[in-house]
Amino acid sequence: MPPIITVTNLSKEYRTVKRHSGIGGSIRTLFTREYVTTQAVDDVNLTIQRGELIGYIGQNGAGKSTTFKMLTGVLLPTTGHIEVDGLIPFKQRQKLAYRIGSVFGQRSQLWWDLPLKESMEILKTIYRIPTEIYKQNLAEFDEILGLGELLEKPVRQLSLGQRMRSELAAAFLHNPEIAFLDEPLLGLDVVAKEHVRQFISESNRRRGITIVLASNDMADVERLCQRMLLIDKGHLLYDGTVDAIKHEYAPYRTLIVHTAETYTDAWVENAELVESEGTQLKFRFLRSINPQQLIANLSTRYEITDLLIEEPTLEDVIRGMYEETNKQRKEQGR
Ligand SMILES: Nc1ncnc2c1ncn2[C@@H]1O[C@H](COP(=O)(O)OP(=O)(O)OP(=O)(O)O)[C@@H](O)[C@H]1O
Repeated sequence: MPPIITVTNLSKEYRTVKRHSGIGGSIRTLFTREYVTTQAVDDVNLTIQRGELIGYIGQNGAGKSTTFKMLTGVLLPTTGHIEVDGLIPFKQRQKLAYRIGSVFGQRSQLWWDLPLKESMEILKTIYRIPTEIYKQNLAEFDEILGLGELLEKPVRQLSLGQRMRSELAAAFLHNPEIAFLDEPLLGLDVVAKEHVRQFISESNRRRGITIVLASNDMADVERLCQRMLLIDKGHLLYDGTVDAIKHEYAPYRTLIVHTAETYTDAWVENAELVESEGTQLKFRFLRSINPQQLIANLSTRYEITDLLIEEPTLEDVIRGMYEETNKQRKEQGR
C-alpha cells in the first residue's frame, strides 16, 4: 500500500521585518526594510503509512506546528512536495478538510460564545455528517471523553482540560482518515491527560485513523507511539522507535534516593554517584542495569526513606545526538 503521507525535501522559510528597539529603532524600522529569515523546516523527508500513530517530537520552536500547517494546507511550502491521502494540501485544501481532523493547541475550532453542543451541530452541517453517524460518534466519544454536562456549557466557560476533550471530539466528528494533533496534552492534569490518551489510542486502534501527534514531551509520546520522528531546528534528526532512541542517545537513567542520614561518599555497584545534597543522592546507571537490584543493594547499606527513577528528557536525548554527531565528525577528521 502506498504511504498515506509523503513528504519530500520539504522546507519553509519565514521572512519577517527586522524590528529595532526604542523610538529611534521604530523610525528606523519604518524607513529601512531589513528582513530576517527563519528556516523553520529544513529539507524534511518522511513517509507515514495508513493506520500509524506517530509522535512528532521537538522542543519549542523546532518546527512542528509549521510542518502541521503545511500538511493541512494552511501554509504553502517554500520548497518541496507533500501528498496527503493522494491530495496536495495547499492546492486541494477544501477537499482535504473532509479527510483530516486537526487540533492546534492554541487555536480553537469551536465557537467561543455558543454551548458546545451548538458548535458540534454547526460542524455537523459544515462537514455534512449524516445524523446517524453524528449521534453514534457523539455517544462513543462521550464514553471516553466524558462530554456529558459540557455539551450545554458555552466553550468560553470550559477549563483547559474540558476544552481539549471537546476539541478532540470536534476534530474526529466527521470520521477523518488522518488526524494532526498539535500538543493536545500540554498543560492538562493527570486525569484529563488519561482521557485524552485513551481517546487517541482508541481512535487509532479501533477506528484505524492515522494519527500524527506533536509534542515536546517524550514521556507523553512514549506511552502512545511506537514510532517517533524527532525534529530540531527544522531538521529531522531521527525516525525510529522511542526505545531505540533512548538506548542509542540517552543510555543512562537516574535513581534519586532520600536517606535517613547524610552520606557524601555513598556508593553502589553498577551506578555512579553524580550528586549528593543533604539526604538526597543521585545515581546514574545504564539502562541495561536492573533498578530493583540496584535499590536492593543500596538498601543493605543505607536506610532509604524515598526513591524515584528519572527517565532522560527530550533535551538529554537531543544533546546526546549532537554529542554523538560531533564525536563522529572528529573521528573522521572533519
Ligand atoms: N509566522 C511566523 N513568522 C516568523 N517566524 C515564525 C512564524 N511561525 C513560526 N516561526 C518561527 O519558526 C520556527 C518554528 O516554529 P514552530 O511554531 O513551527 O515550532 P514548534 O516546534 O511548533 O514550536 P512550539 O512547540 O513552541 O509550538 C521558530 O523559530 C518560530 O519562531
